[in-house]
Amino acid sequence: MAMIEVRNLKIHYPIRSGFFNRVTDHVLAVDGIDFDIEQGETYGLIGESGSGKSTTGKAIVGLEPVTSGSIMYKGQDITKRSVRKHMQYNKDVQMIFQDSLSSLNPRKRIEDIIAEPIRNFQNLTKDEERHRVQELLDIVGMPSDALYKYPHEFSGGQRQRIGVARAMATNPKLIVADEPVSALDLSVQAQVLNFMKRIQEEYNISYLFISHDLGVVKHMCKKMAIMHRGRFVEIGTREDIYNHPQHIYTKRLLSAIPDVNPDDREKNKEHRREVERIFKEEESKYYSKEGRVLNLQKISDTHSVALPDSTMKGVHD
Ligand SMILES: Nc1ncnc2c1ncn2[C@@H]1O[C@H](COP(=O)(O)OP(=O)(O)OP(=O)(O)O)[C@@H](O)[C@H]1O
Repeated sequence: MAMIEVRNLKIHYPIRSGFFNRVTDHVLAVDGIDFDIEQGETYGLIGESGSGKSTTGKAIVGLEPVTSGSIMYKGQDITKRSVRKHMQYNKDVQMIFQDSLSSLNPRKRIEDIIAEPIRNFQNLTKDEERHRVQELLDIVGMPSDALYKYPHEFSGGQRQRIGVARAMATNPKLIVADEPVSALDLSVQAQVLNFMKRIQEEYNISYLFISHDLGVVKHMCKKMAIMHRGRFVEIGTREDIYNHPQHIYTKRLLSAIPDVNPDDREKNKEHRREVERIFKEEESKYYSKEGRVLNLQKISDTHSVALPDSTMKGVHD
C-alpha cells in the first residue's frame, strides 16, 4: 500500500453570474486524477500555471475541500475533516511554498516561526522548545543566531531553508513543496534542491514536488505526472517522461526547459518552434471536442498517456 493514494479526485469551483448570482458553470480545477506517493519518494506534479497543481497540493494537506474522490492515508480517507483531526494528520503532512517572504510572518522572529507547529502538537518547556528549534536550524544548515532575526534579514535561499525547518518541526512523513525553488536564482535552486534531497534520505520523508519546470524536477523525482486542464496527460518514471514522452503537451514542456549550454541555444530554439508548430496542428486530436484531456491509456507497466486511439498503434515503449 502506498503512503498516499489519490483516487478520482475532483475539485470544482462554482462560477456565479447574473442578477440572481446563480451558479452558471464550474471551473474544473482538478477533474479526475489518480496517483500514489510512496514512503521516502518524491512524486512530481508538473504543468503550466492554472493546470490545477496547487489545488491538488492543497487538497492533500487538507487545505482545500474536495468535490469528490478520495485521498487515502494509512487506510483512511483524509478528505473528511473529522478523519484528519482524529489522525492528527496535520502533524504528518506539511507544506512549503514558493514565496517564503509572504508565507513567513514578517513580524515574527525565526524562533517563533519555527516553534509554531511544535506548539500546536507538543507540550515542551521553553528550554526544550528552543533546543528543538536550534536542532531544526542545524538540520537545514542555518546558524543558531538566526533564532533572533526576522524573515527579511535573510536571502531567498535562506528563507526557503527556514520554511523547510518549520515544515520539519513536527517530524512529518510528507512535505508538499509547491514551486519551492521557482523564486530563486539557478545556483541557489541547486543548493536548496540538494539539501531537500539530503534531508529526505536522512529522515525518509516523501515529497509531492510541484513545478511548472521539467528541468527543475528531473533530478528530484522518480515518478511524475504531467498535468493540464485539471487532468493528467501523461504519468511515468523519470525515464518514461524525459526519454520517451508521448503526449504533445509533455513534448512542449520538455522543449521549454531553459538551455544551460549557450552553444545549443540556436538549435533548441529551432526545435521549440517545430514542437510548437506540431502542437498547434495536432492539439485537437489529443483533447475532446470540449477541450478535455482524454483518458489515460497504459502503454507499459509504469507509463500511461492520454493518447487518441489512432496514435496508440505506433507506440512501443
Ligand atoms: N478558490 C477558487 N475559486 C475559483 N477558481 C479557482 C480557485 N482556486 C483556483 N481556481 C482555478 O482553478 C484552476 C487551477 O488553479 P491552480 O492554482 O491549482 O493551478 P496551478 O497549476 O497551481 O497554477 P499556479 O502555478 O499559477 O498556481 C485555475 O483556473 C484557477 O483559476
